[in-house]
Amino acid sequence: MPSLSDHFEFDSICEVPDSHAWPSLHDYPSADPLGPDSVPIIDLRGSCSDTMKFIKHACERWGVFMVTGHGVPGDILNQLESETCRLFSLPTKQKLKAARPPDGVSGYGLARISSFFSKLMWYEGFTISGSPLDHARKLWPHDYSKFCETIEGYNKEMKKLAERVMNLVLLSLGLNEDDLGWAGPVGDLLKVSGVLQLNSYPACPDPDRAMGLAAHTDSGFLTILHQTNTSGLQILRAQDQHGPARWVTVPPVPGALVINVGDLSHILSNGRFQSVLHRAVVNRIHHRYSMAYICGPPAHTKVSPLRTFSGRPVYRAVTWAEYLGLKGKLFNQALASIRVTDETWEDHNNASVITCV
Ligand SMILES: C=C1C[C@]23C[C@@]1(O)CC[C@H]2[C@@]12CCC[C@@](C)(C(=O)O1)[C@H]2[C@@H]3C(=O)O
Ligand SMILES: O=C(O)CCC(=O)C(=O)O
Ligand SMILES: [Fe+2]
Repeated sequence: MPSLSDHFEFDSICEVPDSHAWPSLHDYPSADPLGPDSVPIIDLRGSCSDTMKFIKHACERWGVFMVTGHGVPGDILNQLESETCRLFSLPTKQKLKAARPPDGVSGYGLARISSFFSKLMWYEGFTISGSPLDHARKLWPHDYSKFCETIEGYNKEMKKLAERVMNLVLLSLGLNEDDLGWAGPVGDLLKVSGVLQLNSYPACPDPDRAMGLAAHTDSGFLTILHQTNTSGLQILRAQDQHGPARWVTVPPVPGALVINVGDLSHILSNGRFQSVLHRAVVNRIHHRYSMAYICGPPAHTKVSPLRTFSGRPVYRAVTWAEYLGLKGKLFNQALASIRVTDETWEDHNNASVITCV
């Protein structure tokens, strides 16, 4: 299993070493970037009913969309970008002082999904769950407050935006305003909590052989991603007519944020909304950064297919904490592992364990 000791200073490398050389980056063809199929862009300043309709369409057909008019001030995005760059520019020795412990969530390290692959990724990450203070103190013993203030300010904006978009997602799934009242039965689905993931992809001498972040889905309800102006994010898009799936680039659009559907929204929508498989590729010239706010319900709230759907629930209820455990063990098979089959449906039904909210 790869570990941090296999890691090196990317800046000093002129050739992709065998440890980082991926055999097949071209498992699916890439879509023509100038083709007609491009990721939807939704302006959140539109009327609520239009916005809801566009979000529903994007979640069903794409699993990803971009938002403009989101209200997150540009200087908050710029500050996060510059603090992220400051963090990853520290010497490796310093960054390792804030290494993510083997059983922990927060800290600096390899891609968490590295253990499922034999090759390493052209990547470094820093995860922040809760207060950034302890880790920031280790990184900059005398100069940590700017980083902490930036992260706290950004998280506050993200939480606000995530709750707003989640509200629209739930309405688009057929819940009504009364259902969504804070004291209402599904109110917990709107009390989102989030984890901030800072991603760094150094420039790479041979981008066709290296992988930035391997294909995965995110586990939460939604991920709100801010990317710098170097492209790299790709989503796997099934073709309408039986052709092969294609990697579609989600280009950086100044001021827009990318929102992708995570596994918990896939469950909530009983499979109508697609948690989208995505990856990040690297660039020969530019160092790329991205910052992902992965939001979900409070760790112990049960998520199950909403009762607005007729027919049987396709997934059993899980908490985010339980689902993250499954994801850590089964990676891209986690969703399939909680599918209700004919047999388990009988068992669950007899025991009345399925709780559609
Ligand atoms: C809450 C979480 C979601 C995440 C695993 C984590 O515990 C913290 C990091 C998250 C992240 C970010 C990069 C992609 C991803 C698949 C990963 O390896 O770590 C996600 C995880 C996820 O959504 O499952
Ligand atoms: O860097 C990117 O564009 C993707 C990052 C990502 O998928 C993640 O943080 O979950
Ligand atoms: Fe992701």
